Amino acid sequence: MSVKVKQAAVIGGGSFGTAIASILAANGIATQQWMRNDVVATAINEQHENPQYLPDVKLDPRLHATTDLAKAITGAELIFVSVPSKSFRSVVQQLKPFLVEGQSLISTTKGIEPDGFNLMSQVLMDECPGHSVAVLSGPNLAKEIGRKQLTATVVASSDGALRIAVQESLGCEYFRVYASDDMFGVELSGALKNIYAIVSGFIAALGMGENTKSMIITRSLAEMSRFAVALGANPLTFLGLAGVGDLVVTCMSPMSRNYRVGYAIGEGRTLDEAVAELGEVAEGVNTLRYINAQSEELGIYMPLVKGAYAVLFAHVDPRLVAKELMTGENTSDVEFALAKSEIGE
Ligand SMILES: NC(=O)C1=CN([C@@H]2O[C@H](COP(=O)(O)OP(=O)(O)OC[C@H]3O[C@@H](n4cnc5c(N)ncnc54)[C@H](OP(=O)(O)O)[C@@H]3O)[C@@H](O)[C@H]2O)C=CC1
Ligand SMILES: O=C(CO)COP(=O)(O)O
Repeated sequence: MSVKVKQAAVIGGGSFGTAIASILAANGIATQQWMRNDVVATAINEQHENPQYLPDVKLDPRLHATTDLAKAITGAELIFVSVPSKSFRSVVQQLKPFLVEGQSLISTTKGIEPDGFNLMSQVLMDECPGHSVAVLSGPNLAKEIGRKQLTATVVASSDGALRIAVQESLGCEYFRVYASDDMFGVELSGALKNIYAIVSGFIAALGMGENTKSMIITRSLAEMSRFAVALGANPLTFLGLAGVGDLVVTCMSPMSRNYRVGYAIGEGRTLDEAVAELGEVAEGVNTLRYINAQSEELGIYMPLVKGAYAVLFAHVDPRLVAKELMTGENTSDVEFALAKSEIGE
């Protein structure tokens, strides 16, 4: 693969896909963004805006949107896949008939596939053997990238040439791309931090203080690193942008959709109401289900995950969970409430 990329595709018409597609186009790379919604595609092509997912952001006029998947992919050296994790495999299955040798795939999706506990890079490698794979993750609120706020991210891959190609294609005066070879750690931290953003949201809605928020973020970092290291990730990854960086931004900002879901639950909405009100993807909800199950199966101590699971899926009062987080015991009222709930085990 040549390092100077001339053509790229972004698969997905959501906020993050749109933000990076616009950067690629602004960097002079012929970029096709694929989406299934032709109204949004027309708005991108004619008004240079994505009114549904990234309103009030002027996109680069050279960005071209299409609903034709073959057209989007043909000739693209880099293909960024930016759809929610629950649709990821089916979208990759739709695109793979059009792939040719030498095209590389980069996931920007921060989630987990439940069957087999696969990360998105694993789905790409399964479905598209022979193609180089990378992931992009970091503290990257799409709306801020759209407004050209100074932002850094991480591209992780075992393919050094692909890392450089992504760095050169996306890097610009407001977007800096660092490189890592710990693809598993970078990707897993992007998925895990969404859970803790939900917790931070409900802590904030309950009016808890800044000390409490800091305690939650610090304990979240310890907990997510403990889990990831047990599965083989490099602990140092968690001290970087994709780890603590992304954890801090999503736990502190109401711009995070996961935080907003947690906040709505803290205000008394049900999970279904909170998700419906959001109208966009909050990956942390499903990730929480899978991580709770995995931590129990592997015997990894994750009290925040357990508490969040009790709040979201067993309707346990978040105040009760918060109280228990101060005792370090796992026996207790939350366990009891989980056991009593329909889904408690
Ligand atoms: N937004 C952000 O700040 C960031 C997001 N991410 C990650 O990027 C991933 C994508 O998120 P984001 O762009 O924000 O998501 P959004 O919720 O903004 O948009 C999701 C997009 O995926 C499309 N989509 C969903 N299912 C399918 C399908 N089966 N076939 C085709 N298209 C589909 C939707 O299309 P339709 O409208 O037609 O349903 C929509 O265009 C997530 O994993 C997220 O965690 C990463 C960094 C930052
Ligand atoms: O991953 C993100 C920022 O880095 C976006 O977080 P949300 O999906 O919670 O909006």
